[in-house]
Amino acid sequence: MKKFSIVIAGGGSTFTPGIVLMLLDHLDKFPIRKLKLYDNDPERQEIIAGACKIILKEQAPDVEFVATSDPERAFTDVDFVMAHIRVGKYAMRELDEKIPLKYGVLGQETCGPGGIAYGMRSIGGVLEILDYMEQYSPNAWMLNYSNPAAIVAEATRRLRPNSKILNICDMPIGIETRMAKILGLSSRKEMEVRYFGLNHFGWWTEIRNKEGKDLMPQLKEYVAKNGYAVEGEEAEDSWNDTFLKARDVYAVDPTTLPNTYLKYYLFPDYVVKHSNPDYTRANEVIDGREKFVFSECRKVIKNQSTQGCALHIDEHASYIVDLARAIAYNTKERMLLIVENKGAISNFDPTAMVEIPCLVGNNGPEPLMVGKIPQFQKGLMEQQVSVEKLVVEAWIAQSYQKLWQALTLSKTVPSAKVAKDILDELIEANKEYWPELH
Ligand SMILES: NC(=O)c1ccc[n+]([C@@H]2O[C@H](COP(=O)([O-])OP(=O)(O)OC[C@H]3O[C@@H](n4cnc5c(N)ncnc54)[C@H](O)[C@@H]3O)[C@@H](O)[C@H]2O)c1
Ligand SMILES: O=P(O)(O)OC[C@H]1O[C@H](O[C@H]2[C@H](O)[C@@H](O)[C@@H](O)O[C@@H]2CO)[C@H](O)[C@@H](O)[C@@H]1O
Ligand SMILES: [Mn+2]
Repeated sequence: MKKFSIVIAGGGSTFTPGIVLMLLDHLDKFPIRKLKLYDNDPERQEIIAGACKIILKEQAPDVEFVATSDPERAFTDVDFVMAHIRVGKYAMRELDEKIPLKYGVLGQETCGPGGIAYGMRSIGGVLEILDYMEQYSPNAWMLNYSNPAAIVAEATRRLRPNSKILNICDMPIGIETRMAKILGLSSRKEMEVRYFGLNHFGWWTEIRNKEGKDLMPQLKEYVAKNGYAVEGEEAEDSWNDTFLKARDVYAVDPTTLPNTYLKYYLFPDYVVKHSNPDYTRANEVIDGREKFVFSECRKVIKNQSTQGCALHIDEHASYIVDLARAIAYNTKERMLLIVENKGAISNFDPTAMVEIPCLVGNNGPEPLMVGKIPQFQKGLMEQQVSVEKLVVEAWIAQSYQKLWQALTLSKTVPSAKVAKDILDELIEANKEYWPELH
């Protein structure tokens, strides 16, 4: 059986140890001969890599391990690039969230002005990694979950149309896992779903079990009362609130079941009212996940052992193995991917990057037909996809005007004046990362 060589780009990510543990747990399904970590911040990566090295030594000593900041070393001889970079790291996420809040506009990692700012930083970073891959391992595939995935996907469609990149998001997977719990199923894989939208902006239209039984009525009854809040699945307060708020999002269109991210577009006033402008999600992550992961990694390095270490397998991330296997073994697994519409949603822009079910095989994704979507979703999606396209156009043309239009068009921003005020402050904050705008 062929064994694969993988590089994780963004090796210093808080998600890396969980993903490495997950990959090792799936070696029987997806054998690995070489695992590399690549990051452009060697000091940050060193701590994660130090722990991963010991994890591999204990669990899979035959797998060669490399951690590097040298692109040639990282991207030579790889079959898959798994990319989760965050250009600007949490320091910039914090500003993305806090600057709009000063103007009464919500501050969020991938939605509204914060998502636009993050997109303007991510495009260059993701293109750079894609180019390294094509230079050093031209047959490799990049599995990208770096955010904001919608903007990154549109940028690679425009600027690298022939590249072997697949953009995927774990939010539908997280929600489907909750749906399976609500239904008493042992796994989300017992459900067959129909879903359409943009990334972090979509709806389920059909959910059936493998025998074809319609599971939507039972789910809708639950979501109408509880959103996606599920006992035993409690997370941090901000996520619990998001899962519960899906109840109100659902009420706006009870013919479908919504992605949780729609709360930012349909209830922006509520989100602003419930935000603390001095302590946002970035602060929660810095004080929570980042502290936990880095202190556990330091412990592993100090003890030269994982004994007593609380890092755990990120089973939720096993969709990455499903995706790699689909490419490697032509499994034709049905997965939600962010792909060019090309008529799959028949009454929507054929050049839009949409999130829809695809069959994935060794030639990449084959999108399934969605057909005509209703006016409500179509209207919302046309506005949002225009925001995403304008951001990419602004990045390419280095255009202040287009970026101002993008912010103005976002459903989260009340006026062109507020858009301009926020934009001007974002430009100052992002000097190091954005192309210069004219
Ligand atoms: N698509 C999804 O559903 C999904 C789910 C979870 C997280 N994410 C994304 O995964 C990424 C990582 O999240 P995190 O919270 O662990 O962030 P993090 O800051 O802990 O890790 C990101 C790493 O990327 C590195 N990096 C930044 N720019 C780089 C570049 N140009 N080249 C190489 N490395 C670079 C940073 O140094 C950092 O170590 C983010 O983009 C996040 O939005 C996506
Ligand atoms: O605020 P963060 O950094 O914790 O999370 C932001 C990411 O949120 C989504 O991923 C979630 C997932 O959907 C949820 O169920 C849980 O398991 O955690 C994941 C990561 O925190 C979203 O899909 C990502 O794009 C966001 O980056
Ligand atoms: Mn996502």
